[in-house]
Order: sequence, then C-alpha cells, then structure tokens
Amino acid sequence: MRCFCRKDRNTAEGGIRGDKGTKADQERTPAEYLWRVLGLAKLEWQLLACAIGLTLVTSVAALFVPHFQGAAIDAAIASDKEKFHRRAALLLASSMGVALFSACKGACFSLVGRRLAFKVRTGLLKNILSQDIAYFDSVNTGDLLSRLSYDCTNLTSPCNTVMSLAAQNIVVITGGLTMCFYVCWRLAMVSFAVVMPITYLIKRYARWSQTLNREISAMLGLASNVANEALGNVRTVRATSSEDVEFARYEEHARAALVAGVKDAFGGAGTVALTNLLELGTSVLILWLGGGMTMERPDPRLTIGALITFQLYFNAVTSSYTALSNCVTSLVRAAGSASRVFSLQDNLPDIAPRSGATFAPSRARGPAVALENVTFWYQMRPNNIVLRGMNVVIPGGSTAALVGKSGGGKTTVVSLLLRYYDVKGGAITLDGRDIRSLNLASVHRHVGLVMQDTQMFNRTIAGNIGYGVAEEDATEEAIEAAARKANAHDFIAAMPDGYETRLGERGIRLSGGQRQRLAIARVFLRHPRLLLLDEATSALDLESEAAVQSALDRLLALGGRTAVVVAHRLSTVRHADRINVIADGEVVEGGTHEELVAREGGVYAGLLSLQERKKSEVIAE
Ligand SMILES: Nc1ncnc2c1ncn2[C@@H]1O[C@H](COP(=O)(O)OP(=O)(O)OP(=O)(O)O)[C@@H](O)[C@H]1O
Repeated sequence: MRCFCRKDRNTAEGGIRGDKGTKADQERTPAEYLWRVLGLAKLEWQLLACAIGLTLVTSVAALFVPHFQGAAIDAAIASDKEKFHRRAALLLASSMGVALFSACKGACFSLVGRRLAFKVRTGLLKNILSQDIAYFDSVNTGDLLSRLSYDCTNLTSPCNTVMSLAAQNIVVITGGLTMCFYVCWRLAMVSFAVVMPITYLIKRYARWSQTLNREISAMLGLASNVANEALGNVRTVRATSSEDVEFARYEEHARAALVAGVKDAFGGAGTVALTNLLELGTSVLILWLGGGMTMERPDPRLTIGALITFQLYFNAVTSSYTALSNCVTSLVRAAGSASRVFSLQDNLPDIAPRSGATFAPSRARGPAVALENVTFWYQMRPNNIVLRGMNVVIPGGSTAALVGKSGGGKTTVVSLLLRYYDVKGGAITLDGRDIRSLNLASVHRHVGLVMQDTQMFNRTIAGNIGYGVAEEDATEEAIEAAARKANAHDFIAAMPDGYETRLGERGIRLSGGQRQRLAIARVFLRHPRLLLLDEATSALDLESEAAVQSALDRLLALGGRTAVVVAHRLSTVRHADRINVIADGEVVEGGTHEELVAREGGVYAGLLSLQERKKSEVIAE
C-alpha cells in the first residue's frame, strides 16, 4: 500500500481516472455512508415501514417479558397460585408475540437488504461499463471484480442487520433503562457507570478495523487480478510451466489480506473480551449490592423478584448496547468498501456516451472523415506524444489506408475515430461535425469494426454475429446471409450444432481465421456507413488470409460506406483511393499506390520493396 501511494499518480494503476486525467477518490465517513444507504433504502419504503413497525411491536413485547417473569417469581414465593398462573400466562403470551413478530421483522429486513444489494451491484456494473476507455487502461479487471463482489457484499451485508438491530436495540435500551430506574434507581446509577469505558473501547476498535478492512479490499483486488490474468492466459502459463510463479503471486496478496484479517479478528476478540469482563463485573456488583438490599430487615428495599427483574433488564440493556456498538463497527468497516463502490458509482465519465447530437450519415455514401491537426497522447504515458498535428482527409464513400512502421500511431487513429479517447489538440470531424459534439451511440450504430484480435463472447455463433445489432435485424436468415458473405457459412454448417455452437470464453473454440470471418459477418449484418479495418489479416496464415481477404474485399465493395484500412501487408491496400504513410505520429506521404510507388526514395516505395524481398525469400525457401 505504501509503495502504491508513492507512485506517480499520473501513471499509477488504480484510482478513479477519466479521459481528462485522475480524479480524487472520495473518503466517506460512516455517517455519510449511512445517509447514502438510507437514501437507497428509501425506495423500499413500504417494506421498510412494515419492518420498523414490526420491530417496535417486537421490542415492546420483549420489554414485558422480564416484568412478568419477576412478578411470577414473587407470586410463587408468596404462594399465590391464582396470581402465579395469571402472570405465567401473560409471560407465555408475550414470549410467543416476541417470537412471531421478530420472525416477520427478520424477513422484511432481509428482503430490503437483498434488494439493496441487487441495486448496488447492478448500478455499479452499469457505471463501470460507461467509464472512459482511459479508465480501463489504468485499472486491472481483478480490482473491478473485487469491487463488484467483495465490496458490494461488504457494503450491503450490514444493511439488513444494522437496520434491523438498530431499531430494535434503541427501543430495548430506552425501555430497559427506564424500567431499571423504575425498579431500583440506586442500583441503576451504579450499573450504568460501565457504559463510558465500553463506548471508548468499541470506538477505538472500529477505527482500527476500518483501516484493516480497506487494506483487505485492496489486497483481495490484487489477488483477484493475478488469478484473472493467470486464468485468462492459462495456455502461456502452462507452456512456460509458470504455475508455481502465478500461485506464489496470488498467495502473496491473499496472505497479506489474511494477515490483516487475523489482526482484525484478534482486535475484535480483545474488544469483546474486555467488554464482557466489564459487563460481568457489573453483574456481580448488582448481585452484591442488590442481594444486600433484599436482606435488609425488617423492611427490605428490594424484593427477590424485583432483583431478578432488574438483572434481566440490565442484561437486556447491555446486550442491546453491545449489539448497537457492533452495528456501528460494521458500519465503519463497510464505509471502507462504500468508498470503493460509491466513488466509482458517482464518477461520471469525461466522454459522456449518451449526450450530443444524433449522427445520421447519408445512405448514398459514407461520411466524410477528417483529422485536423490532431495531437494525442495516452494518459498512462503522457511523455510519449503519439500523434503530432496529424492531418488526414477522407472523402465520403472512399477507402483510405493507413500504413507505416509499427508504433507509428495507426491503431491510435482508429481508437480516436471510435472516440475511445478525445484528442488533446485539433479535431476529428464526421461530415464536417466535430465528433465531440455527436452522440456516441449514434456514431457507433453506423460503424463496423474488424480488429486484428477479434473479441468474441461465450455465446452461440449466431449470438456472436448478431452482437450489438437490434433483435429485429438479427433474424436467422439475416445472420446466415451475413455469414455466407463473410465466407463463414461452410465451417459453421460443418459443426454439429451449426449456428447454435457455443464458442467458449473469448471464442477460444475457433481458429483465428474463423474468428475473423465471424467478425466480418457481424459487420455485414450491421450495414455500416463507416468501416474500420485494423490489421484484419495480419495475424493469419496464408490460407486463412485468403479466405478472410476475399470476405473483406466483398465488404469493401459494398456501396454507401467510407473505409479506413490499417494494414501491415501493403498488398492488401493496393486498391485504396488514398494511402497515408504514417511515421512518428505524422502523415509523411500520401497518394494512390501507383503515385507512391513512382516516388523515388519514398517511404512507401521502400517499405514495399522490403516486403516484396521478404516474400520472394519465403517463396524461394
Ligand atoms: N493504451 C495505451 N496506453 C499507452 N500507450 C499506448 C497505448 N496504446 C498504444 N500506445 C503507444 O502508442 C504508440 C502508438 O501505438 P499504435 O498501436 O497506435 O501504433 P501502430 O502504428 O498501430 O502499431 P502496430 O502497427 O504495431 O499496431 C506506441 O508507442 C504505443 O506504445
């Protein structure tokens, strides 16, 4: 934790970060947390009102139990049978009332708690998904999963116990104290002197426990990240026999969480032991003083029944007080988790996905795209200027290629066109309108994307092709037609379950070329106006490349669209209307294939001859 705090906030992992930079993580006090949870609980007001009503009834009924118990004992000592039977019947009725009402009350609070947990969890995931891509560059998935599971549980689990216990115990404490003073004020004055030291002890422990629990959350987040990474890359782990290394990394973080948990457990046990000791000591004191009062002759100040009644009320008050203090402890502890959940839930992304004007490109041709003097760097590497005043003009309906050496900034241009990030200087326009003024969802509706490493979901093939397309457009026929155009139908039809075949996590049950063809089918189904192809064939072997390339050519031949093609292999962009050669974040050359080849000593001509030489070497081999 200390190392984490020492890191440069610009590039450190974790914390809340938007597209424009880091944001302060909000610290919440237990009171603020309580207020916030009550705000959420307000939405369940009918159930909550019912639960609180039942709590009051239960607590009042519980207050009568010791009274009837003491009265019955006094009647038994006085050998008054009739009075004894009446008191015993009242005792039975009040005990049965307590049992019944407390069961109903428990069910109501439990329902409120579960509904709260559901709201917090779903709200959090919704908010995580709307965060800026810059945020995902800086966090690890394990930490997010830990916030969604561990912190959400930690945050909401005290809710139902706290709300249930707080209401009940406040009634018991108020009523119990009144009854204690009513039965014997002298004994009451002596007994309640223990309250102060107990309060102090519990307060100290709660603060310490909060720090420890924040540390546990952070460590579990790190551990979960290691597990997530190791399981996601399990093939690499196996191929390099690194199971022990990954296990050791996981164990290190899990052990740190365990050590903090053990400290918390010992601290909690110590506080409970001291509190109990104080309570037991006071009980002995009550017995000693009260017993003396019952033995006074000829007029004892206290009957034996009254002493027992007092003792029962005192026990009820102290155990309610301890329960109430535990509520405070768990609230303080939950405040640590609350800050991790609510700070993320409150964070509005810098790039608002739902605001802005609707984008509607013409159906006849795709949108005109322009990069005007664009400057850009990534938040995580502010010293590495990726684009330095880049200018690219792509007329509507044309195909523009971006080529150049690795690391030049080609994929970054695609990310900016998708508005994963906002430019730091200059502007990107679609049909002359700044992309920042447009509604992001309406832009994405018209974009078809094929990346080098296509992402698939653990759903059926049909579900993957229809991903992100409105249900009415993703009919069986439309999906099959798209798959045929993408050269994917044959291999899909050869599978026993056809279009219903499940792909496994990240589409692991398909080859790279097959995944690419599904991605192309997905694009066919979307009828995009703007096509973005980022190194779509560069990770494939020659045979897969041919199948994918012919599907891509079919895609590019569709009318009414603008295309931006990023390619390593220059043969794939030969027919582009304009080829932009990018180096060090700038366009250093531009023109058609023929124009660029004709340029003596040009970068493109150099790259092309290098690639031709390599190809002929491979063929010769
Ligand atoms: N998410 C990121 N955070 C920080 N730096 C990044 C990020 N993505 C890319 N970079 C850096 O930005 C620069 C440009 O990367 P980019 O991926 O745009 O290049 P490219 O021309 O597409 O390369 P390639 O052809 O190898 O894909 C590189 O220096 C890279 O290290």
